[in-house]
Amino acid sequence: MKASTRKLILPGTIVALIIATVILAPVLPLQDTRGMDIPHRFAGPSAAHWLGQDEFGRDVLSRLIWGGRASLFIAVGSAVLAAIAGTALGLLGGYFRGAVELFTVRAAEIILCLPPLLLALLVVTILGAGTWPLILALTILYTPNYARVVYAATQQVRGLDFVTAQRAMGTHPLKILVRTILPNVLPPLLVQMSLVVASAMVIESGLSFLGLGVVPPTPSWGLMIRAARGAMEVAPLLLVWPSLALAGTILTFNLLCDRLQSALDPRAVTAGGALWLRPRSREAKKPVTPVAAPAEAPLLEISDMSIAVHDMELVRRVSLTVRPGETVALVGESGSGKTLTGLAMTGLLPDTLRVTGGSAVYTTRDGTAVDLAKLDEEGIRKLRGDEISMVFQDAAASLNPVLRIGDQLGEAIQAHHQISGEALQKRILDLLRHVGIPDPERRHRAYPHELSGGQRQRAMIALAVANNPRLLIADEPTTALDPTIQAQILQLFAQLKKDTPGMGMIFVTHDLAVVAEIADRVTVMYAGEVVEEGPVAEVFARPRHPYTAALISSVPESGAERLTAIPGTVPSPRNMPTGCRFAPRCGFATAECESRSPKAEHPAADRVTRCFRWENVT
Ligand SMILES: Nc1ncnc2c1ncn2[C@@H]1O[C@H](COP(=O)(O)OP(=O)(O)OP(=O)(O)O)[C@@H](O)[C@H]1O
Repeated sequence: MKASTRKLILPGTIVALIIATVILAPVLPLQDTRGMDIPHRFAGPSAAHWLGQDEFGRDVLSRLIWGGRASLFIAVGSAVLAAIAGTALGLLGGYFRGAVELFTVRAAEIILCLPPLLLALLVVTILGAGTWPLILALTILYTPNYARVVYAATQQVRGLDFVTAQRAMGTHPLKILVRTILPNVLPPLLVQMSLVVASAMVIESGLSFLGLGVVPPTPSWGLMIRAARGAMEVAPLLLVWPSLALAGTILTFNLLCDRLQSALDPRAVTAGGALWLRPRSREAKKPVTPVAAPAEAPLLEISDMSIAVHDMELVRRVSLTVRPGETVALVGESGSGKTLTGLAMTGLLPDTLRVTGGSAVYTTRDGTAVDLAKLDEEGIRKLRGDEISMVFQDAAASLNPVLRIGDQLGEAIQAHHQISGEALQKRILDLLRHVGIPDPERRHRAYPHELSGGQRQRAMIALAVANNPRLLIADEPTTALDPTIQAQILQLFAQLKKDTPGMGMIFVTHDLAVVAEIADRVTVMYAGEVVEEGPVAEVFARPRHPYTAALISSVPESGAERLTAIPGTVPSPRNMPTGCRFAPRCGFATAECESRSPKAEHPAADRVTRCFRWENVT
């Protein structure tokens, strides 16, 4: 069972129990909710009356259950009706825009101008107190909330390529709305639902409390709170039961909808919800006791590290070593696991992903060895941005759009060093100058959108090197740039390497020309595995894995006689071949390759290949 589905069990069971109890109220052996017993008014809990008796001697437990039936019926009923109406309005307004938007979403928004309780009071006063007028009032009240959420989500989804593609294919708008857009707007809808149920229960209780909701003697939680308030000093417990029931039910509904959202949204990277409700995977890890690293220890030694999402392995038994001052290029086609390997080193893997095996031993500045795969959140946070830094591909998305570049740099430095005022300002300007941003005295006040693509990437590199990291992980830092800027950024990396002799670098790329220019060693990944490793010059001159050889001959500048494309595609993690993962695309593959997974072989002292037939590869 998926982890996100498992998390539904607890809140789902509690909500199911609550609903079953209130639905089964007529058949449960409950006492009469109206049966008075004046001599025993305000009596405490007893064997006959588990939660005691109220101001008329009526049984509190049965009134609580019947009261819940009324409250939940009103809250859930109005939430569902409002969801149907609001979703329809939001979908139509968001998809068709123009006049349709005016008569749907905008018209519904007029309701938002009125204070909610006053509006509910108005409807109830016109229609009279009772369950159905209350449901109608709450439905009118909450419809615009849904309409706005669905409208915003529809607008967002409407502009995405897959919707445009469907429109281009001539699909009927109604079909696009129901089949494509609705499932995509469902997660925010569910969150809204949980908020509305909670809010409707509070308003229902409030109106019943004011005598405008459920009509006595029918019990409701609002009425019970109102009655108990008068007798608070004599029987405080009478106030506790309905309040507890109200708070508990609202919280459980919120939790269920929150988790339902995570389970339904395949894009959800976190379990969502308030921080205290989230799984605390990393936080739950025990702090790692640092041990002294052996002399001559590499900066980073990843051994047999695997990464999985639920029970599907995405990265399998990856090993990689970075020595001080060395640049290791991580290459491979899209989806080979390069980014995940880099993210695991900074503890930035999406919450649904886990390092499931192996180790990544990093030697810190003070000579201790820590396993990054086992470090708790606090431990990794101390290293991140200080000892280990990351440069991402898309600087525009990775820089904070509402903070000036200089302020972002200041924050990055202050996260690890106590420095402020002029000293900080000087450091910021030096950094900007160092990464080649012209006129830093003026440019440090610029927002990211005011910089060119190349300058933004330079600013991002400045952020990464702000605290002189010892390990820099660059994830395709030049892919989004045009070729001239790419060359400049590569030069900047080469310069940084020269200026910081001990700094190790992992350079993720799929461009072999970049590898030749920047790296000392290269690690080739394919379908989540390392297939070849060695010094760049040697690997390029004599690849020992058919995949590396194929990659090299698919590069125009490689000097290959003929440019060849690698046939086929990378297998999906769900459908990995049983033997060698490259076998289905490999011209050297034999029956053995298809049945057995090759082990790491060492064609030379510092070379590794995962191929049975490496001797035949030229
Ligand atoms: N959050 C996630 N949930 C599930 N699978 C994921 C997640 N992130 C990545 N993957 C899968 O893990 C595999 C490796 O992804 P990764 O991003 O590391 O590849 P990559 O080599 O960096 O590719 P690219 O060059 O396109 O960035 C891919 O099959 C990808 O679909």
